[in-house]
Amino acid sequence: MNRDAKIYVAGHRGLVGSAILRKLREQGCRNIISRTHRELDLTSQDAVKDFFEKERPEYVFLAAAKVGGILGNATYPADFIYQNLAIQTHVIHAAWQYRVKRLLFLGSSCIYPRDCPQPMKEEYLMTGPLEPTNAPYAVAKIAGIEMCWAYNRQYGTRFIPVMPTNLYGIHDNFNLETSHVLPALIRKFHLATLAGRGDWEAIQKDEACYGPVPPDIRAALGMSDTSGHIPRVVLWGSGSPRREFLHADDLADACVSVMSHKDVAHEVASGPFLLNIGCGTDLTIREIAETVAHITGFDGTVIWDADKPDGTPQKLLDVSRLNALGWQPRTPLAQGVQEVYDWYVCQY
Ligand SMILES: NC(=O)C1=CN([C@@H]2O[C@H](COP(=O)(O)OP(=O)(O)OC[C@H]3O[C@@H](n4cnc5c(N)ncnc54)[C@H](OP(=O)(O)O)[C@@H]3O)[C@@H](O)[C@H]2O)C=CC1
Ligand SMILES: C[C@H]1O[C@H](OP(=O)(O)OP(=O)(O)OC[C@H]2O[C@@H](n3cnc4c(=O)[nH]c(N)nc43)[C@H](O)[C@@H]2O)[C@@H](O)[C@@H](O)C1=O
Repeated sequence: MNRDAKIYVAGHRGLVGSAILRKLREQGCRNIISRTHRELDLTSQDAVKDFFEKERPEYVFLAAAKVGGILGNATYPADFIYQNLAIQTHVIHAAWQYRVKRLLFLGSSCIYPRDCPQPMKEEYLMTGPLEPTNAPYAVAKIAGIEMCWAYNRQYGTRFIPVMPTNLYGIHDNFNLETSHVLPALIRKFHLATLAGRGDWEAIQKDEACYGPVPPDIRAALGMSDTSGHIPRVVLWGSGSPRREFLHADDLADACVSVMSHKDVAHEVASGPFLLNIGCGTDLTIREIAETVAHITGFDGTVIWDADKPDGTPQKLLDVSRLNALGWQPRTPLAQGVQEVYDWYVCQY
């Protein structure tokens, strides 16, 4: 992509979209267009067509989606399948209609079978049943992959599906009911440290910034009973599942690199292309919780709520295809989480 190429970043205010925007600007791209959800609802086909008709972007990073963690997916399955099918269908179709040179479609590691051999290779797609807690979302993503492949084959487009692992970073979703695990750990342990020193004013500022704390978590923190309550952190499931975590800035670097990579363009033109993007290592939820507790300074009690789902036991990506393209992540997990925490506490 040359610096004057017209680039559309869909979802530019989200965890991934904002990271891609920062990376493009860092590389000197000076013709980037974006629209907020309020300005352009991508579930409206007419609105998407009008936008492409008017703006005619050359490159598209499709990072807009209905996204959430295990409980969000299990609670709103219809929203996850409808909104993601609608967004991707309209944007991919318009990208073909208006001759976009390349589109990068963001899928997810949850497209692979629940009991997939680990690490998960791209060819393991659709070789077994999905994890039930996020099957609607995963089916939508799989449809997006197939749509990229179908348009590439029928129309000669260059639409590139990439599958990131679990991500974290600044501008993440910290809503404790819909977020992924890492932002939830950061917020829960931070709130517990504030409650431990009775800093209720700071907790009010946190809620003003990141939204209300759910009642069960308020009770565990002692926010409704300040009489000598020892704050506890309540986490979900057994803590035994394993997860791989990649910093969103590293993902953005990989996405921008893949978008311009000549070998990728050739492979995309030659047949069904799929690319895992991850760091190649994983750890248990219990281990990542210990890391976040240390970073936030929490040394109290952690309760594991067995009534909440564990989800997929493990979903470590095989990233040998990505590494063969010459890409490696840069951000060690503990350093990345520390940076996100330092950003988090500066927001209020
Ligand atoms: N976070 C993760 O761990 C992972 C994410 N991914 C994928 O990366 C992509 C980005 O995810 P992430 O950045 O985490 O998600 P976020 O929720 O942080 O960002 C999604 C963005 O899409 C926008 N959006 C949602 N619906 C619409 C709509 N109808 N019209 C216009 N804009 C809309 C949101 O705007 P608003 O908030 O205003 O609604 C938001 O800016 C997704 O495709 C996701 O599946 C893949 C693997 C892991
Ligand atoms: C990227 C991928 O990520 C999602 O799948 P997931 O990785 O299972 O989602 P998660 O990050 O919410 O949970 C990871 C693990 O962590 C445990 N866990 C403990 N305590 C909290 C907690 O407080 N919050 C959350 N969310 N999880 C917790 C939780 O029980 C689970 O065992 C897909 O929905 C889908 O969005 C997708 O694409």
